[in-house]
Amino acid sequence: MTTWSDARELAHELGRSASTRVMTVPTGRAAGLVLASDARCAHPLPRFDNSAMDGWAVAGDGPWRAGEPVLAGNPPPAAPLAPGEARPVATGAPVPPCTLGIVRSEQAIPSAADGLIDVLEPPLPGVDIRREGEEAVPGEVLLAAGVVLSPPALGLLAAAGVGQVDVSAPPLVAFVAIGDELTAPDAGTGPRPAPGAVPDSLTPMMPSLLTAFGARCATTRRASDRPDDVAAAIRHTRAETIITSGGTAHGPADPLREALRRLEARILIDGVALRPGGSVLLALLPDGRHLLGLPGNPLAAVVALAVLGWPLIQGRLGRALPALEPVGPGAAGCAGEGGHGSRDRAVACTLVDGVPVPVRYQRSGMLRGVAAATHLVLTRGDSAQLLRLPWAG
Ligand SMILES: Nc1nc2c(c(=O)[nH]1)N[C@H]1C(S)=C(S)[C@@H](COP(=O)(O)OP(=O)(O)OC[C@H]3O[C@@H](n4cnc5c(N)ncnc54)[C@H](O)[C@@H]3O)O[C@H]1N2
Ligand code: MOO
Repeated sequence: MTTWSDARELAHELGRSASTRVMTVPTGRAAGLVLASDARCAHPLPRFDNSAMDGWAVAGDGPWRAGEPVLAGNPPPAAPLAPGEARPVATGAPVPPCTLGIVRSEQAIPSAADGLIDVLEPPLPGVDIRREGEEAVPGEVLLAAGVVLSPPALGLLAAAGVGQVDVSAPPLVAFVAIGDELTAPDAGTGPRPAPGAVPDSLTPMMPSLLTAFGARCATTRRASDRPDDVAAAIRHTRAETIITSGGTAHGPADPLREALRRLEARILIDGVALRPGGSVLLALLPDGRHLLGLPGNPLAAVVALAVLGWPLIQGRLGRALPALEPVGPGAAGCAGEGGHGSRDRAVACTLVDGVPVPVRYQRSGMLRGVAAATHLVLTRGDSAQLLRLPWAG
């Protein structure tokens, strides 16, 4: 059976093999999106020499006589500052050519009588002047392709005159929850669910969970346990990636394999040596779309999403595999009942003083534990690695 680390890489490779859709968007609308090409500085940053302080721009040695003020927003003065001249400047105002430095407003007292300013401390050359291009020059790469655009990154691009950016369009995902027993998740507000019915707890988490991966949930629907119903639900969606849940086991009522056979899908991964989350399928449809079949047990589904779904989406976005961190010896409790020779485990944890501590309530069918968790510890034989859950902040 495929190991979780091989499965992770295979899912990532599959995502990478698909072409990325690139779209151009206004910089202010690009937060959280992945840059598709390097973003280069369009204008010098700053655009012109300007004052970092309120005060006087001075030239030569004192005494200095106060001249016309320069305010932020004024065009850069063309005339050089003459020795002995002191022009009042506001923070951000362009400084005239030949400015020696800035005398801060608290370092001098203007004299109304003779127009001179009484400087307590003369400036050092260049002090408090923000030089044109000192942060970046035109053409310089400010952000490399593949980065996720953070709020400060949007501000940086705006400052550098980059009004629009090329980003990878978030991959569209259609979700199909399979199971005769499932009822709408909001059934609690409607008629009483039939005895034996199970609220569909995966559909409500899917849009925000996929957003945390960098994808977008295009549609959600439920399908019965009939293979033709499952095949029709898969066939009818237009999304480039399809995620299903349930029906992955080899039981008599488990329809996913039969549906995939009817769709002539190629199964690339059929089960992963991991518990929970191992009852998972990764398949390629004849039209090139990808299908990830999650186990029905909700914790198992979340684990399979973190271990395979996230890399699949990251690959599609041209991004690296989600990082794994080594786990120190303090995480011994996460080895679970695994032990040598048995299946590797995924353990939902929180970090206490940097050490992963397993949460309670993490049987395969439960969500209570993972709802409070921030990380998964993934064991491989006697070693373990830490995966941060992307929605956990
Ligand atoms: N004889 C064996 N039985 C099972 C094995 C096994 O090895 N031998 N493995 C178990 C494990 S582990 C898992 S995981 C599941 C995987 O089975 P399926 O993917 O076919 O899942 P279902 O049978 O459809 O459902 C399992 C469980 O999850 C509930 N479920 C399903 N979908 C949802 C949903 N959207 N929201 C909430 N709950 C859901 C479903 O009602 C079942 O209770 O197989 C085990 N069995
Ligand atoms: O193998 Mo199931 O996918 O734990 O929990």
